[in-house]
Amino acid sequence: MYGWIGFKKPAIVLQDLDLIKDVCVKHFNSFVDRRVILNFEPPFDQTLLSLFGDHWKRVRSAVSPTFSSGRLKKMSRHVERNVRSLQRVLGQKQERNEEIELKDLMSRFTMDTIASTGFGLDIDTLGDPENAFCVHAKKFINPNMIVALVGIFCPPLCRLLAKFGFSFISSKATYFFEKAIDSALEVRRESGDAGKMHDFLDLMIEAEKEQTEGGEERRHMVDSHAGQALVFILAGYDTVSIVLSFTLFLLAKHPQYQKQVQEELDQKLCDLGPDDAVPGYDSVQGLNFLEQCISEAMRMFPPGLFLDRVCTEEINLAGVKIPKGMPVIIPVYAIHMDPELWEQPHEFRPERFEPEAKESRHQFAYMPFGHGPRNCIGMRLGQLELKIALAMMLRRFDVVPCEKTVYPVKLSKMQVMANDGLWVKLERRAVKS
Ligand code: HEM
Repeated sequence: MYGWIGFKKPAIVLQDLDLIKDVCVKHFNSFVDRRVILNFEPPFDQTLLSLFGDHWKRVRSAVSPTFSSGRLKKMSRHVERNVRSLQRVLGQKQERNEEIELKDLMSRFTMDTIASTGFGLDIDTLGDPENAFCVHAKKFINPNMIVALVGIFCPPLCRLLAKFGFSFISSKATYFFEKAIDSALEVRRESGDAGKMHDFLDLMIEAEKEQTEGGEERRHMVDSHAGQALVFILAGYDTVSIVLSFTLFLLAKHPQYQKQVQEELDQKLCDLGPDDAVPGYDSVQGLNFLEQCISEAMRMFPPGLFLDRVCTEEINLAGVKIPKGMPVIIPVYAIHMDPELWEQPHEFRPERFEPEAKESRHQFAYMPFGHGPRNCIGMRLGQLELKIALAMMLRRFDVVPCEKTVYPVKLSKMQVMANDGLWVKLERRAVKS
């Protein structure tokens, strides 16, 4: 445990895995909130990522049914439809023998999946990267960093800039999504399709009904449905596309593991028929070795480089008094790369996630989705997208390095992004007899 000054405020950094467990689980009630670096404007202050205390608890329990097994199973149809489009695009690239930058392509696929699972919209970012949904969504993900820095170091000036139309997150983009959600809800209600599409919009409409029938918890979600839908973009876009692209890239550089994944797919998905059949929710359960490869990619390249919590009531941790309001930082990337926890941490070794190896390790040595009641609510949706997309691609294609491939990956200093891109080529796998 040590002190650190970040963004002009003191914080405590935890390295001890038992103490991290105390903060995330045992003493969760003293560490419910996340740190606020910037004051967000509505509806961004209403997303699960940034809510506080009891308000967060109510919204979390209202939104949780979106990610239940039953709903995910139905939602997987949207994922499968988008995976089919991805398959078409990959087929064309393979036929033209094109080099592919994985992060760009996987981000486009992920955007299409978000639009359908979160907003009930069919957009085609794979074919048309300049569609309005994608262009506006990128404004959230790549916000105005100058205004952000002003907000961190001089919040009053940031409020003044907002009055003149300069905000951290583009107000045009915010307006676009508020309107998009309102009109999608209206179309859904009028078409009589409510309850049949199995996406987040359906859940909002259900919540509205419960509101009129007096459902207290869901009411909080309706009050902020724009905020909750935006979470699909803010939390589900870069995360999934980072893991998808790094997993494929690592498999391209480690053909022995790629072959092992493909053998598993050939064996466990043989009932699916031809290799252009897209696997669904049930088919991707039990793809153990593929899961090991995804886990190892997330260990080496976790989209969330650190977690944070704020002490919400004074507490004593390992003899140190933590005052109310003190932020606590958990350095995920440093823990995932600690040679005392992971032998040769820079090597891709999926066998680290065999059941016995997992059993013998501290549970908190690995935390790509965080831990405890405030962990990632979209974990199972994210894993479903990853498994369906990877199973489709690796069943049909071999992913191989190309001239532009740079390995080991040189990461950007600010985020999980390969400075030289993640370049590969595809080869059509030999047709199985
Ligand atoms: C591979 C994919 C993903 C990764 C690696 C990931 C990772 C994370 C991490 C590290 C956190 C912070 C957890 C903590 O503080 O303990 C988080 C929170 C969150 N994630 Fe994910 N995420 C992924 C996909 C998604 C998806 C697809 C969605 C939703 C559509 C989503 C929605 C959220 C939300 C709403 C939170 C905040 C939860 C809360 O504060 O209650 N995530 N995610």
